[in-house]
Amino acid sequence: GATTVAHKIDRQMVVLMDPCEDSDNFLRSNRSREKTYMFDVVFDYTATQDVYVATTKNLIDGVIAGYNATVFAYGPTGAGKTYTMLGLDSEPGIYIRTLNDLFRAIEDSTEDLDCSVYMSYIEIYNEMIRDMLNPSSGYLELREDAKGEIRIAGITEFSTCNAKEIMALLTKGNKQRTQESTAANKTSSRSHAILQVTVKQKSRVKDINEEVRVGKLFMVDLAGTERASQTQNRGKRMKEGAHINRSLLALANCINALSEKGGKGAQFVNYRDSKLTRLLKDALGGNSRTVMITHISPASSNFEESRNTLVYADKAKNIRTKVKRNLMNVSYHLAQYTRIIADLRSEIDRLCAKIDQQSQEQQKGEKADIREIQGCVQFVCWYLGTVADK
Ligand SMILES: Nc1ncnc2c1ncn2[C@@H]1O[C@H](COP(=O)(O)OP(=O)(O)OP(=O)(O)O)[C@@H](O)[C@H]1O
Repeated sequence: GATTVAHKIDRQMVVLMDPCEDSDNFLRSNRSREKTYMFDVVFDYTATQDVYVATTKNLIDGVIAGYNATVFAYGPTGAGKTYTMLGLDSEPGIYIRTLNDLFRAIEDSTEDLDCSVYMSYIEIYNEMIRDMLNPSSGYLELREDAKGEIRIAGITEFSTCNAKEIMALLTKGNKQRTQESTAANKTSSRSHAILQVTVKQKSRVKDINEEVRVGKLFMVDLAGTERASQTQNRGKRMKEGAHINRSLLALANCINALSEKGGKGAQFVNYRDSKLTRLLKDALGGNSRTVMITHISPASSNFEESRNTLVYADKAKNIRTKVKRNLMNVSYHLAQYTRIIADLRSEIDRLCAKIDQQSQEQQKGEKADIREIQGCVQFVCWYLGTVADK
């Protein structure tokens, strides 16, 4: 008996109607029953491939140029997140469409670059990280490296430039994902899934100023927000729901704090409250072009969830990230080699002077064993040769 309460008005506008008709409730009586939300682009149930084209396709060139990008699907359970990200065999989702276009763009590139693509796929289930490309590796830990970047210790990274191979990995990995049937969704994802694709490129021509570009693309299918009353979850499902809601609350808190950053109510952004927010730190407020694809159900029975979701999506619009190109210059290492060569040259000069001095002393009749010094000189020459080869 549910009615439709969410309507797409135009390409950027959605209106949500409050289905409550309780005119005796004076708290509600003076309030408008409809609320309008504006987004970059709005879709309704007729949407297909255009979701990918409008949200993700434009990020691909940036990733190849060395920028980070993130796409994440957010919304209540059963609203269609996995359908958008993974899709069906007959109707592939964003993961597969993105990877297809990414490989095509690399192939079509006219730049003379050596390119490698690495892929990893994990799920966060009950606050534990599992490698979906190598499930037997157990639970993985998060570590912070010297630069403050978060890494997953022991994660499997497959290197491939073949779209078909990556699709096969993805399909295999996805079979490992924790999915259960709940009252709200027959195939409910009980975990957050994160697919990371790293594109690394360097010039084929060896040069003293060799440049390495690294672009990272995260594609995230979040578990759905859920109300225990609606999902009727008990026992294990309820515990999962509590973990899901906890990490999504941490995400929502980060979105809240970030959307106010720099404004009057600027707050501290606490990424440390969940593994999800620690991993998405850059995607949320750092060096990344980020797209949030928010899902709602248009049904009146889901009104509360839809309203909460739209409020968060609306806040997320205020978040500003600072994007910078990830370029590493190998000339730094070459400069180090140049310094080492200079040091070794002066060492040779010093030893040669010593040999001269010793041979003069020998000529004076004093015996000295210069074989050791010659050995040192030989070693230094050999070492210089190896360094020059590098
Ligand atoms: N636009 C759509 N067209 C056709 N079927 C859809 C669409 N969106 C979702 N579905 C179907 O609705 C069901 C629920 O969708 P899905 O599993 O993607 O939801 P979800 O948001 O990922 O849920 P959860 O958070 O519980 O994992 C699935 O059977 C899916 O195939």
